[in-house]
Amino acid sequence: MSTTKTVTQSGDEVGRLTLAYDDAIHQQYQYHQYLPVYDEETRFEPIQPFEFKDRGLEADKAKSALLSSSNSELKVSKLTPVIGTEIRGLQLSQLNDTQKNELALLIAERGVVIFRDQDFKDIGPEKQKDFARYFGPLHVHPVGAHVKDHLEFHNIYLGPDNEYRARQRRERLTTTGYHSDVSYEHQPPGITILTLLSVPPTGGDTAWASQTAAYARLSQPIKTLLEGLRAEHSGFNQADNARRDGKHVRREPVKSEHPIVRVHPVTGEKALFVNKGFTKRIIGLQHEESDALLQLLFNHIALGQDFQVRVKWEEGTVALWDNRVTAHTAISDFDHHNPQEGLRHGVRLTSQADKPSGVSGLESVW
Ligand SMILES: O=C(O)CCC(=O)C(=O)O
Ligand SMILES: [Fe+2]
Repeated sequence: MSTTKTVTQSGDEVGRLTLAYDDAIHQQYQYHQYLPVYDEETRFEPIQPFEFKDRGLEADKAKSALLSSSNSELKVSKLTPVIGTEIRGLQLSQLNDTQKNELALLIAERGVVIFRDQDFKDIGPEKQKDFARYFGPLHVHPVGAHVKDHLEFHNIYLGPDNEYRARQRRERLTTTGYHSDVSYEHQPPGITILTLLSVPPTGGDTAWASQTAAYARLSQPIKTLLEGLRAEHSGFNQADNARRDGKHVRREPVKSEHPIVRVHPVTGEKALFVNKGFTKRIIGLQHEESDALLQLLFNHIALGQDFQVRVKWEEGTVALWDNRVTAHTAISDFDHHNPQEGLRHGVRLTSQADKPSGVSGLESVW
């Protein structure tokens, strides 16, 4: 452990930072500057409401700029019929605004888009943030580790010293857990970008489930019931767990009541907007009713392999997903205590999006 002082982009001084890794292991690491840092003092004000216009609304439906046939290198393939598209032969770092608008639409339609062989991790943190910010204001995680001088990066780190995952391994049958990132926020994330900087030789895949397909599979009576209901999403457990682990909570947790069936502002498609990570109860139901319905939905989302995609990371892979219409889980299946099995390390940039809208004008409240 070592500590340092740093200053944010806005010039504010950030408190004492703890580098959450063992220097001896990482001294030679190429992406040393991205290693997880915990800010131990800074406090953030609540997130204020903001106007949001989805970039996908400006896109040409044919996506002829992004998927131009004149690019002979381009290879686009559907990873499954329902969710996930893989793209090779196109650099995210070189997309113009027209292409980015079309990409926003593609991500909304396909749930997750996997770009291979990217130079994205080497263009530097500022350019990566500029790219992500195009889609919406960047979220700063209230409790997670970030990157020194770049609070907007949420650090994903699975090395020998990850005590959180080690505890999960000890206490649970599986570490998989489908969730939609920070869905408790009043304007939760839309397009979200995960770049792995270090990939273990085998294992450490990520899986996504289509919440659009999960909704579509339900029977009409259940759809009709859910369309009229909101559910509470809470950040309080996450904050309590962070405090328990001795971490600093930078922004006080919030709760929101979001429509259970969310309508995507670009595609108009309906998606289930509940997840095991953060959804606590259905408003207006008795406890047992709420528990039973949520359990039904969480099991449905986790078990539906026919609307999920599991992605193997490669050197240079960047995953972009829409947190409004998908749920995802890390798959921590390698022994991260054994340095021979490799280090899994990545950074996530998370753009915030619309206040969720439901069916027939049902809106989020908080
Ligand atoms: O590490 C992963 O595969 C996914 C982690 C995660 O949940 C996220 O980046 O939001
Ligand atoms: Fe996540």
